[in-house]
Amino acid sequence: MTMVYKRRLWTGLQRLSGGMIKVFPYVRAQTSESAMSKEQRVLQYVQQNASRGDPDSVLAAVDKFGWETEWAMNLGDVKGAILDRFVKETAPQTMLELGTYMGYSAIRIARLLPETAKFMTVEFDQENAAVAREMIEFAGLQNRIIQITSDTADVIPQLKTKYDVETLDMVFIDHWKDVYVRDIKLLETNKLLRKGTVVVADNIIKPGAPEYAEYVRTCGKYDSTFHESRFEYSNDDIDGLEKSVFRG
Ligand SMILES: C[S@@+](CC[C@H](N)C(=O)[O-])C[C@H]1O[C@@H](n2cnc3c(N)ncnc32)[C@H](O)[C@@H]1O
Ligand SMILES: [Mg+2]
Repeated sequence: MTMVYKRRLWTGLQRLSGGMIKVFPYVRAQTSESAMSKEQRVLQYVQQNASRGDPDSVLAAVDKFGWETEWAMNLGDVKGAILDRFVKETAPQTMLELGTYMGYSAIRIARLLPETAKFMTVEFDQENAAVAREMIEFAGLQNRIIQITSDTADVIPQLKTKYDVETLDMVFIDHWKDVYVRDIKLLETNKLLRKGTVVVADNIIKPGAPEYAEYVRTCGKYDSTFHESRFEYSNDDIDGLEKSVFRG
């Protein structure tokens, strides 16, 4: 396009816009600001406020953002302390997480695992997985977490063949609540649970996973206990974790 033609086109646009063109840079700045997703805003907050290579400072920054700025569906610090206890007690060598989101609980878990442990976390949303990758890398745990970007229903049947898993010592279930039952049954039928495998599930009360709670408490395959707590970043709403130990 020649310069003359470009200038004519620009003048024409200005006339057509009736002056709107003057505010164009402002409109563009607004658009690029708001084009950031919540998950990207959390990541940016972490990068600006936490210390690189320090997982605890990353968790603290994510939690501060969740309590003070914008709610997000992370496990959070209150239920997180309960999960920490379960992970320390179990000391798993092989662990699976269903639902990575932006990597908060994966970082919580990985920071407590022995260096030799194999820890896989599954997320099917590409954008969430990309944020988690940066969050995990910032925490310095990229060599301790195997991120799998796929649907859990496809990954679980491939764990033995593609990911060289014999059985799992521990599972953390925290993806969409209506597939908890489907996936624990998939873990069973694919023979990934052994006597003593600890399965912990989040959000039993809020948003709620009643069918799952009913299943693990009544099917006869688990010793299951409910651990009451509060919903993430809320002082009022009751929630809790279900810990179910496979009987084998
Ligand atoms: C509640 S968030 C996970 C929070 C995370 N565990 C934490 O506490 O930091 C649930 C995540 O599971 C993902 N998800 C839901 N169903 C899934 C499925 N069938 N396969 C893989 N990921 C799934 C969603 O995209 C979402 O990012
Ligand atoms: Mg949750």
